[in-house]
Amino acid sequence: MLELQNVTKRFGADLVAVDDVSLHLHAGVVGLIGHNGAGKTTLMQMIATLARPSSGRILFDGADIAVRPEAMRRRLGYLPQDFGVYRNVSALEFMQYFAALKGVRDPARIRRLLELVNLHDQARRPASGFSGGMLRRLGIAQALLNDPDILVVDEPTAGLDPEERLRFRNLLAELGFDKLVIVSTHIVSDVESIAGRLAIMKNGRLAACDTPDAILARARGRVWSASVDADEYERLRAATHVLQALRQGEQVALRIAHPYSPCPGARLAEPSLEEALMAQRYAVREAA
Ligand SMILES: Nc1ncnc2c1ncn2[C@@H]1O[C@H](COP(=O)(O)OP(=O)(O)OP(=O)(O)O)[C@@H](O)[C@H]1O
Repeated sequence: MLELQNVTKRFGADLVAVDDVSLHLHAGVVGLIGHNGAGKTTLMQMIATLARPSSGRILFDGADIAVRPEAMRRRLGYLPQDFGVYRNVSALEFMQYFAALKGVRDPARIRRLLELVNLHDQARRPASGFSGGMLRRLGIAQALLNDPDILVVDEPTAGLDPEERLRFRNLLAELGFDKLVIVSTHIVSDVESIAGRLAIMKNGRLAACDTPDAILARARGRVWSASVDADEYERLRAATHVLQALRQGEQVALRIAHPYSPCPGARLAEPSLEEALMAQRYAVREAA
């Protein structure tokens, strides 16, 4: 469906924001994970035809989106990170405005989308009273007006409370049944339960692209738990990769990424996805 071939984006002579990324994506939720500045937004903007690769190609159903961007735009929904709503208009008016811009004439579609994002009861309220989560859901409804095949959502859960996060996550999971939904985040738990694949970006490069299960499988045997005293903790901090340290009285309960048992009494632990990604990062660094 969507294929990235050696996509690179440079800003000026020195900055490579996206560095030779190749990916092949189909329907389902893809989590694009990376720290601030990793290149997620730049990559999404290129997929959304808002920026052009400096080199490489992005193909949608085999056609280069740079050659006919309007064909891609017709099949795309995009919710940018800094999505804003005119606060004095209602959700309904906002949707009607964008429906007119996008040439969507069916008023029932607006109603259905407001129901899908659970804003139908609030449709006539001014958006000035909306919470961050409600605004984000309105953003998704807007992005779905043209019934896109690809939905690109940049950092959708930033600033949301846990309940809104969960609601938003479920909505994206539902949409991923028949669309390609690309969601960027730096919070692994936001996508770990819904993403069929995780694309990990680091310094503009694609560090890995795999299923959560495969990422977990690679980390098994490398994540340890141990309870140690303060001196041993200091030693381990210098000699291993400590993933987590919890003080418990005189002892420190540790989770450690290490290729073999890091200290006497250490036990192999089942990694969380976050730990697996960190363990993978360390393993790559050690191998380099
Ligand atoms: N228009 C631009 N001009 C110059 N540099 C840019 C531009 N857009 C992004 N960058 C740089 O490219 C790199 C990648 O930025 P990008 O916003 O894509 O990262 P990100 O992973 O989305 O980060 P965040 O989570 O903070 O949004 C950063 O070093 C950023 O400063």
